Amino acid sequence: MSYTAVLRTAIDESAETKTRVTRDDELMRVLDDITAAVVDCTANGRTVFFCGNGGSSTDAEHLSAELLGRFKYDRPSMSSYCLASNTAAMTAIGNDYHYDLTFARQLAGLGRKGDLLVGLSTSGNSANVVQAVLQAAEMDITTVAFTGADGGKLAGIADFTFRAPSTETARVQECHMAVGHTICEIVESTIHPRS
Ligand SMILES: O=C(CO)[C@@H](O)[C@H](O)[C@H](O)[C@H](O)COP(=O)(O)O
Ligand SMILES: [Zn+2]
Repeated sequence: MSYTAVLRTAIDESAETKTRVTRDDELMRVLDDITAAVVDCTANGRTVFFCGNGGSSTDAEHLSAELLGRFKYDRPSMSSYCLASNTAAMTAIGNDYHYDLTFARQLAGLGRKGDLLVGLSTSGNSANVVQAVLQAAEMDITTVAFTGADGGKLAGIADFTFRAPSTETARVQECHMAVGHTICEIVESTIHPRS
């Protein structure tokens, strides 16, 4: 038995989803605006927060780590935090309050005006990501949503929404990472040009 056909289809779909982004002027304009907002936040020494559930939680963690550590080369650390990374806080807030508040309550404690929040949700409807975006808006924190093609609830409330052009969760996540990595690359080279 060969798995080649399924492998080829999935990998082709992943590549096509990313190619659809670069061919869509509106999507590229939104990405440009999002990149400028992240550069601006970081240039001002503010914090870029990330959050998401499931695979998007580790995508959030991955992108945050690129800023805190290094992307391509050695340079000063840039302030970033993944709200899905603190297991004790996640479980305590989920247990004592409500799972919907797991990210919002952490942001209420950690966030400051001028920070930026990136919420990753393929459906755009994860309640704890939605609550985090609403909390951010109350604190003058810029909000960015990475969603799937539908946009979901997040598209109606975030300052900027990047809708990956697919409705398949896995393809959307893969597209988010391609875009997220590129934004990290631009932030690194803009704020701390390679010497
Ligand atoms: O990684 C995957 C699927 O690729 C799953 O773990 C997925 O992230 C979970 O089902 C999430 O709960 C989906 O949430 P969301 O993307 O709709 O916000
Ligand atoms: Zn997954």
